Amino acid sequence: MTTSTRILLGVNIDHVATLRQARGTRYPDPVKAALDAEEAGADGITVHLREDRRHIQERDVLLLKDVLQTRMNFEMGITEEMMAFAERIRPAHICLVPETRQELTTEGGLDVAGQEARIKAAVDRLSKIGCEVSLFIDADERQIEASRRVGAPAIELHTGRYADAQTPTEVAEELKRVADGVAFGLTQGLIVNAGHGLHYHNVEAVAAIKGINELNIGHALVAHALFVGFKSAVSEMKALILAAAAKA
Ligand SMILES: CC(=O)[C@@H](O)[C@H](O)COP(=O)(O)O
Ligand SMILES: NCC(=O)COP(=O)(O)O
Repeated sequence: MTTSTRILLGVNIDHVATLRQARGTRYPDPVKAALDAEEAGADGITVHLREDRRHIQERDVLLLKDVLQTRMNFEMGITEEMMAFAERIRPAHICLVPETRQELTTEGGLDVAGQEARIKAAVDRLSKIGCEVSLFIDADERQIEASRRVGAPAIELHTGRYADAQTPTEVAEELKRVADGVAFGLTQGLIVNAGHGLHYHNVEAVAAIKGINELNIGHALVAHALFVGFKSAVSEMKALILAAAAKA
């Protein structure tokens, strides 16, 4: 089991594209946001090419593939269309996520335990082209064990329930669930990432969990960037995360 004291920040730029798609303009360009994020200390750039194309477009992914200095974490649902696109662009990292057309955002983790054969086939296919595959799952031992069984080297624990928790008791319970998931994931030999719904007021407790490799954060960063600019939003978030991890 390895535990690292270094924690990485993956910047999700989906919602820069949301603003662009709202009016069908050419701006704001998520590619510019990605380059600014890298300059401000992002360790990687995350994009989710949704089946309904509500934010990120193929054009964004293709341009990012050419210009990123760090690495792309490409989030996708398991469909033949996405598998073929991933094989074409070969991102460094791929995170397989559940997707439903009507959802406001990704509402739960992938049910790996319930569809092992299908997910194993996707992991095998994407690993063959050199991508490091992670599975976006709830912090649940059954799903974590299944993720190991299907051969994924990494998981990303869904922190949405922690982010949505209302009372201090609920927050503590959900945080413990994530921390237990991280510890269990490490015992399974997995790289453990986390993300969803993290913001400037709830990120420190998660960053303080020992053994997390990377936090993926998007919506809150884009929102804060409206007021302070993208580079400042990223560097503030990175400083918070590194300070919390160093204190833990
Ligand atoms: C998988 C995940 O948690 C995020 O990438 C999320 O998909 C962000 O985009 P949406 O807000 O479209 O869900
Ligand atoms: N995988 C989670 C992610 O990339 C960012 O989610 P959010 O911060 O936009 O909720």
